[in-house]
Amino acid sequence: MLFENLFTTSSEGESTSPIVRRPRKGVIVGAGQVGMACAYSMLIQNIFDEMVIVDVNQHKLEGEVMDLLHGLPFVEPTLVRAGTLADGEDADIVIITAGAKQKPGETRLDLVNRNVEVFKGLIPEVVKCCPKAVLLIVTNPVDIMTYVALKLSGLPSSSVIGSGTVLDTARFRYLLAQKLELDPRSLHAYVIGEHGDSEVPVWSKVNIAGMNLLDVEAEGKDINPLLQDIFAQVKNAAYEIIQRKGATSYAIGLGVAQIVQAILRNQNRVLTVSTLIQNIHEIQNVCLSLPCVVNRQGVTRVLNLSLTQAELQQLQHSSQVLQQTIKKLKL
Ligand SMILES: NC(=O)C1=CN([C@@H]2O[C@H](COP(=O)(O)OP(=O)(O)OC[C@H]3O[C@@H](n4cnc5c(N)ncnc54)[C@H](O)[C@@H]3O)[C@@H](O)[C@H]2O)C=CC1
Ligand SMILES: CC(=O)C(=O)O
Repeated sequence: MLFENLFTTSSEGESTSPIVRRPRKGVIVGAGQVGMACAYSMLIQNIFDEMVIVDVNQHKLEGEVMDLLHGLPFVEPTLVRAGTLADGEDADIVIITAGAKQKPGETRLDLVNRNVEVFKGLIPEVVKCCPKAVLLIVTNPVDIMTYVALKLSGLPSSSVIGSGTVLDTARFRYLLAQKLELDPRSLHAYVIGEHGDSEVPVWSKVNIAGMNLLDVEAEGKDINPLLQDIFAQVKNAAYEIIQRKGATSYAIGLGVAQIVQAILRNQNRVLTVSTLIQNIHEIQNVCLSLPCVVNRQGVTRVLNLSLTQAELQQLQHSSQVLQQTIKKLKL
């Protein structure tokens, strides 16, 4: 050891392990805007003991990791390193953000062929190198990529989940809460279905302290235009942000951190992640978002959300949009 005269090491001290429990370890694949926003939010919340970040662009990866490492004196300790999938052997979670992103005007579904090609090379390697990990897919179109990852990995559906409409749900709660001058954490609302243009706002379940928003008398005013405007802002948020700054990153980074905490800490937290749906609302064999219970196994339970007839039809339409895309895939 360098400068060993600085320290006196007792013989007992040398044999004592500093961490008695198994370290919590995560791998982030893709050191782009989203991958690094995930890494940053998880670093400042000390979610992992060890975080390995992987990218095909080694030069950029090194720069990103150096930048993060220089913040370590300001946060609780996390071992952060630029690595490869081979460093993920004992990882608990692999977060996949690798692949193409939307250019202004492109939809998420427009990315499908490019990102399926990326996943064909990537997912078998992830499974080989990180056999114990839950896979958390963020790459768009996230519902299709979750389905593709499930098929390519051969893992049980509980272990392959997508960030789904966690971000849209957050946008919905934020915008509604802002209108009502409330903390968004005190307002409960869900966006379900595709993380994309066919997503569905569950207006019938928006509630504050158990009071259903739509049951509360709106002083004789027609609130429909207001509600439509709020949902339009949710649905178009990514387009608006991409048009202005080229990508979205901070909110998804914070959302991913919440999903990861729910998994690592076995929280049984209800989140609108994307999961394989079989026989729910007459929907079969597609990944999309419904409120799910997220814990150490990933997702093993989906809530039986009661919907209005109109909401059910919109959800079934959203599932058909995804199914049509899946049918065209060459896996
Ligand atoms: N699910 C969601 O709510 C959201 C999803 N996204 C999606 O996340 C993805 C990433 O977006 P950004 O980070 O902004 O893109 P970016 O272009 O900044 O980063 C993508 C990174 O992936 C890397 N990469 C490509 N192939 C790879 C491979 N085989 N192995 C390792 N790394 C690889 C690239 O080198 C690049 O650094 C996009 O598909 C985007 O649409 C973005 C925001 C929200
Ligand atoms: C890009 C994207 O999927 C989003 O911000 O919602």
